[in-house]
Amino acid sequence: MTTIIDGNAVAEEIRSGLTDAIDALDDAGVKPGLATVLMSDDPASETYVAMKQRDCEEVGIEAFDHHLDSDTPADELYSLVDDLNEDDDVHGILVQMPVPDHVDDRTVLRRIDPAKDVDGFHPENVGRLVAGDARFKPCTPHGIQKLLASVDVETEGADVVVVGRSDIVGKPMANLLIQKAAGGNATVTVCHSRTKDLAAKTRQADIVIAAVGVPELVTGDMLSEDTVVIDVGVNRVDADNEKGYELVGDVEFDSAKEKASAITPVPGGVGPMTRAMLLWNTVKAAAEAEDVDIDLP
Ligand SMILES: Nc1nc2c(c(=O)[nH]1)N[C@@H](CN(C=O)c1ccc(C(=O)N[C@@H](CCC(=O)O)C(=O)O)cc1)CN2
Repeated sequence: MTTIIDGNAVAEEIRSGLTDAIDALDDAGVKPGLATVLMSDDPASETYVAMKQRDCEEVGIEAFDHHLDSDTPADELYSLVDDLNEDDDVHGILVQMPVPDHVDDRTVLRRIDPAKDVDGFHPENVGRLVAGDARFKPCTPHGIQKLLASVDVETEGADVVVVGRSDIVGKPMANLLIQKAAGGNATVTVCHSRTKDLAAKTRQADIVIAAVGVPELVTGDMLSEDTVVIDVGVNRVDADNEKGYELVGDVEFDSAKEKASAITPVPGGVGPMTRAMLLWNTVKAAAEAEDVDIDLP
């Protein structure tokens, strides 16, 4: 019997677990604030940012919405970030990725105050994560750790194959998984577009994490029996329905489900956890900035 890992339910647990911390901040006269910066007209990015703002409102985080046209000069984005760094009501800053080609994403990320970098993408925070002293774990890998724990999947000693080497998911995921201190202690293989025989790698895995942005790349015949499958992909593919698209993961769900002991669906798997862990990081950022003691779920 395959367990379908319910990301919406685990995300809801995280959100309600944050209530005590948000109450403790409130008692200290602090309302956590998250500034979202969207410089794109990509419909998927617009959806994610709208969902993040709605999540904030639901749990009692102030959401500050900044939407720049995609042809805005890069300097305007940098000075907006500078202003947000100086704003005491803003504890977390999130610049939705990707940004347009004329903006250098590394420059933007370096510009964010590392103490407000709730994505964990600033080089200082990347360095701290790699050194085993993470300030903010990037939201998707952190969410995946919570999902695995929710179904009692141990990573200690497990063979984990991460498909994809992005800065947002693949690299930080692999780093957290190898670390003893971060609760990983796994043996990790990172695969990418130049990997010679992907199926040979995924077949030897206890856990496969697919984060490559290619619809249904990982199929059931690439898995061994009882693999735990985490699907990070949220790909919009054309469909003959009202929206004109449907969401498909990086894993071919039906065939993978036949092999997996546990699997995340798309939608309703990793995506909601990415959003929940953003709230978690924002509450942590607020507590640290305002020197308030809190317990995080
Ligand atoms: N600054 C950042 N940019 C981006 C990040 C990030 O962590 N920080 N991650 C990705 C994607 N992403 C975050 O913005 C994201 C992806 C998916 C979801 C989500 O809730 N998906 C739902 C379905 C949503 C839909 O209907 O389209 C699900 O899977 O159930 C949230 C956030 C890119 N950029």
